Amino acid sequence: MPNCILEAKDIRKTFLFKGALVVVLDKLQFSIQEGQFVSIVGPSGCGKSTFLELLAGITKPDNGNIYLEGNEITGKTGFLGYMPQDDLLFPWLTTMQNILLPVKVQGKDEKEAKKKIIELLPLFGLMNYTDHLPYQLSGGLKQRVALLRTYMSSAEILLLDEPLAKLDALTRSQLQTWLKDIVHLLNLTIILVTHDIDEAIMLSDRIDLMSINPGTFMESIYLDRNAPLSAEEQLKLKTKIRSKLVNEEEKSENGKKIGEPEKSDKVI
Ligand SMILES: Nc1ncnc2c1ncn2[C@@H]1O[C@H](COP(=O)(O)OP(=O)(O)OP(=O)(O)O)[C@@H](O)[C@H]1O
Repeated sequence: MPNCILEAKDIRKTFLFKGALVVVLDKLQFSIQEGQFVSIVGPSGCGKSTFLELLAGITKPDNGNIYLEGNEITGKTGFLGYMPQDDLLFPWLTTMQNILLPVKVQGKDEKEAKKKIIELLPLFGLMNYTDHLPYQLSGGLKQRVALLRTYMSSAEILLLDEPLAKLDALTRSQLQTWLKDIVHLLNLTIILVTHDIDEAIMLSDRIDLMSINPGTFMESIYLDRNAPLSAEEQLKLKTKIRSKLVNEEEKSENGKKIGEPEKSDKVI
């Protein structure tokens, strides 16, 4: 694929549950081009977070490989910027200290990094908050700090696991607009996991729909970020996506519950 920066090939991931193997992801293929914004939506429990953890190298697949610019990074951390669902800031560190954390951990030049952070603070709306502790920040500001910290891991690709899920509707909508702008300004490559179909439609170049039992990508929907859909088109697309997700959820409810081992699975 032209300019394909990250690829996951034939991924299979199982977990042990009550002594049996549960296949969470199987035969999963994924790729993203530089500068693309891809959202992943799928039923709860289909393996979206598991997939991001695999890309981040926090866990290893049972089968399959992950390549960054053609180099294998399967099971290796530190190559992609990862912001997990509960990306807690350290409560005893200020905004600046929290943002500098990945730089310190990676043993990189702190002075250089601080210069870069100071340049970026206005873009993240954090100029007046560098000495604040997390409890002194609003939810939206905390997410901006966490995002800038993820960006400072100096990864070209950011993996964001529901970064706006816990915010109130107004803050969420403001941050969606802001995220759209900084992604464009910094030319970021983003993989976003979200349950919010409108958010996915607003931000993405591509929406990947995930199936359940096992989790794999069943359809990609391509959008043009620079040509927003009309309200009518957006509603139509949202309805289409929702109905596909409902079908998947029903499949999972009619079949085995998520987390239950397959009858045919070998008990270890
Ligand atoms: N460490 C683990 N051990 C056993 N099972 C696990 C483990 N991590 C995840 N699972 C199971 O894998 C499945 C997928 O979980 P995952 O969190 O990736 O789903 P998800 O699509 O991100 O869900 P949600 O949208 O609700 O956040 C679930 O059934 C979960 O219980």
